[in-house]
Amino acid sequence: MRDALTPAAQRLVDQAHRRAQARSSPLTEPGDLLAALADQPESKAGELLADHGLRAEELLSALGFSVANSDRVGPDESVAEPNVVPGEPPRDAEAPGKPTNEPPDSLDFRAVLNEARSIARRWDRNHPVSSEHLLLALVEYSLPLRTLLVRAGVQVEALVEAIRTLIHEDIGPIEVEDEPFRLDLGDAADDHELARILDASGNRAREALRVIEDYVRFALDDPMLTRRLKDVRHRLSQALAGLDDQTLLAARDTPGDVGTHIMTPEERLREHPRAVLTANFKRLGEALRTLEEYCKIRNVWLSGRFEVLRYDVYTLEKMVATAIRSQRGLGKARLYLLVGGLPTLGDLTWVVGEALEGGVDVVQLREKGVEDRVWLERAREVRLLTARAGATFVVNDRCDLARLAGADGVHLGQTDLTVRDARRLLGGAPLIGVSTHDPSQIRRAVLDAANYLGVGPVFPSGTKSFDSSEIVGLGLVRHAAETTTLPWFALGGIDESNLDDVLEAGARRVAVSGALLRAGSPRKVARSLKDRLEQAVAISSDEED
Ligand SMILES: Cc1ncc(COP(=O)(O)OP(=O)(O)O)c(N)n1
Ligand SMILES: Cc1ncsc1CCOP(=O)(O)O
Ligand SMILES: [Mg+2]
Repeated sequence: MRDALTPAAQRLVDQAHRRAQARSSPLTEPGDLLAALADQPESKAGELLADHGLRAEELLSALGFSVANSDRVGPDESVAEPNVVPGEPPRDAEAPGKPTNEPPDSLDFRAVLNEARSIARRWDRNHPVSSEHLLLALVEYSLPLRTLLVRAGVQVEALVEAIRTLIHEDIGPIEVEDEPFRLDLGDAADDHELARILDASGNRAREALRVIEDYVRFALDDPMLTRRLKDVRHRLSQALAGLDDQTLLAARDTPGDVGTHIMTPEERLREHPRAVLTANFKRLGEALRTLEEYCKIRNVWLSGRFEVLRYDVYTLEKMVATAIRSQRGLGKARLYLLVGGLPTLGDLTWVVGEALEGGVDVVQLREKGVEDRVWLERAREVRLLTARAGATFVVNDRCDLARLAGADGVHLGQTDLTVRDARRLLGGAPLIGVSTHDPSQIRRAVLDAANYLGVGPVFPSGTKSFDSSEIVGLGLVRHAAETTTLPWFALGGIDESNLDDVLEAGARRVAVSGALLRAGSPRKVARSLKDRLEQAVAISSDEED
């Protein structure tokens, strides 16, 4: 796929490659891009960084570069960037002029570009990636870089908010090509009909969206989904601004609308808030479809904006449905055990039995390097034990074995099968958990409709070794607590000695391995961890009341 970048964004990417080359790195890393951004105060993103307190020299030196500007390699290019100008041909990443012999992109660097692309395209499928998109993607993708920014004086939360606002503004009022979209009510009966249809469906879409927002905000209480819905509302208003509201109002004739008093029995009856939610997602999709279809008569471009919104709403519907289902399915689960690598089946049976007696809610079988048949035998054993205890059973990595053993779900890491492919194999019902190591992976997993998340490694682990740079610390725990209500389990090196820190950072579910497998009495340790988790839940719900 060829990347569409604004010229300024392209220059920043080129600059990042040159920086990587200058430090003789085999790969271009996200830090090279951040250095390029920090060193370009005249770019829009550079300006934002400066406005939010960046001490550029400090950041550059933390990134391994010397003084500001002195590390620029190649011609001193200005990246002064007008906001993305609609109609300006975006420069292609593979266009001639790209520096040669540059270090190839690391996986992380590529992930940042992908993230920037998906942020840019949320608004419009053809929107090019600008420097602000790159900066937002960097901050959201990489917790270590976010931390470096904080250390270099940047108020990151405010910066993110400012970029988001700017991106919204950047879209600007709907500009209709050629003639503005005005419906002449003078003589054309067709236009009058069209105005009534568009007016009614615009109102229907707005109302349905508000009903959905209220559920997500007050019943689900999910900040990330609430923000996405707010984005949709904002874009819907902008798209509707492309219709001349004076004309629509003039065409409105509510008392004369033959549909006003017609209500089907289903419309009268709503058994519970979820039924209201489902009905309104349906209503919103239908209203957007109507807007899309009827706008085609006059303005295909405007129609396309409603089409993009409709697809986004379908995705959101799935995300909201998954969040509800997951909250219900794993709602009460607090303590999660990862078990594997034990010498015998007998050891496995004993540890899992003890852990379940101590109150473990979820058991994951995590074997590495055992033969498939042995793995399956162990999985079937854990299935039996968990079924008897009424606990949830998850298989790590392997969808095939999860299915054969009749597990409740599978757990996937960032390099395992994707949620989408796992769903193809397992169908809609099984739980799918995803490991996340930074804010953008959390967001991606929610978007992919994962059922729960693993968030970590919070501390160094005795079960799996990590480089110190991979330890996410309590920062990511706080971030998860602030952004999602999808069930998530903090993990990595958690035990009785540090549980309070993890709880204080906002976790209410933890996954442990060594703390139980290495305990003399897994049952007692599990009981103590579980009691403390439940106590924390009780205290925080008292505080909310
Ligand atoms: C609950 C939970 N969270 C994270 C992981 C780690 O998964 P992954 O990154 O795929 O690493 P491996 O466990 O496969 O080594 C997990 N297993 N469970
Ligand atoms: C598999 C894995 N992934 C992140 S931390 C971890 C191991 C958790 O085990 P422990 O609780 O012993 O650190
Ligand atoms: Mg894995």
